[in-house]
Amino acid sequence: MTESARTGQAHAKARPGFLPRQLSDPELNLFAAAGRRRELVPREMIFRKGELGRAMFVVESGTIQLEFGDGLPDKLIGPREFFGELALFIGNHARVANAVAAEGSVLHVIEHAAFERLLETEAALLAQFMRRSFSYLVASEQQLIQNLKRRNEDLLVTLDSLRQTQTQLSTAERLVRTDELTGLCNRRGLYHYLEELRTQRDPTLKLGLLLVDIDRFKQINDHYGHLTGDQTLRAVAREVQAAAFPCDLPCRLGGDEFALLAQVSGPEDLRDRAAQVANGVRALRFPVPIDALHVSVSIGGSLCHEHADWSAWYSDSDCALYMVKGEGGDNYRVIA
Ligand SMILES: Nc1nc2c(ncn2[C@@H]2O[C@H](COP(=O)(O)OP(=O)(O)OP(=O)(O)O)[C@@H](O)[C@H]2O)c(=O)[nH]1
Repeated sequence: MTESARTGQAHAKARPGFLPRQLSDPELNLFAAAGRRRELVPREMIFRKGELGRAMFVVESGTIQLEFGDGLPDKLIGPREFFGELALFIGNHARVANAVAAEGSVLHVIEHAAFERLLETEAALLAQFMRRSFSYLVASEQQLIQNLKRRNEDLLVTLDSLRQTQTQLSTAERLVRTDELTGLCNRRGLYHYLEELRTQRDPTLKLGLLLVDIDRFKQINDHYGHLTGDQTLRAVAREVQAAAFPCDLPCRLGGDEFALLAQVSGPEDLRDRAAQVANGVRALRFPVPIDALHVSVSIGGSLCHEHADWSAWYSDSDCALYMVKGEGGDNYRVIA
């Protein structure tokens, strides 16, 4: 084995963090003689990603940083190593990275024309150089593919945990807007729904609000206990729910007060919903020992005027409810 081949092999060994791209002494001497010497100050740009180039660069001293971007790791090129060779082999090649001097460095710039001339005089040495370069290129492409694969996997994991967080968030959001006892929407959910309605409401339909209050609920609690009270609340909730259309919102505002926010064609439509709830509750039957329990509700309702806010609207329905209560309850009244 010749001295130069031995040196070439020694240099071809990889240093940690560097690709094994060191030139042999004959190659280095050849390129130094054929190239143009260029001195760089730290952070000086050699070329930018996407730029068309026709020159290869050999590092005499210092370090050059190749920045691939897109989340790919940078590559450091040190003394006796080369970069940008594709532009030399195929001419007018778009650079795949930014090349920047990581420190004060000296390069030999080998232009395409100079390389063509060398091919005529030093064919054997250049053939060996090109063969090695191609295998480095293939290896570095494979490394790139590996990196992209890893990145893709990382992205999938991130995406998965984002999806999980999103599901947890929407579950938490749903729980915050739900009344635990009855499963209906709570007051917070109602306000959220009202916000949504501002943009999604069917303009041909009117909005009606029914306030449903259990009559003498305190007595039910006092006579039969809180568990029966809870059972009553759940049963009434089911009746309010049963009177709701898919686009309506049945909810429990708190205590023994429920509401049904309904999209209706007019006051008659809203009265029908109120009658359905009142009749449904009246027909409720409870198991022994509370089979004697007769539950009824008072219902007040009103239609929402075009620009009225929630408090004015609520107050109209509450007024109607108060009238029903004053008349002994177990009835409904809708203010048109
Ligand atoms: N069991 C049970 N009782 C509740 C719950 N929340 C509120 N209450 C009770 O509901 C009762 C409501 O009483 P009031 O507001 O006086 O209403 P009422 O007895 O129905 O009186 P009128 O509406 O005038 O007929 C109170 O005794 C509260 O303690 C609950 O989640 N479960």
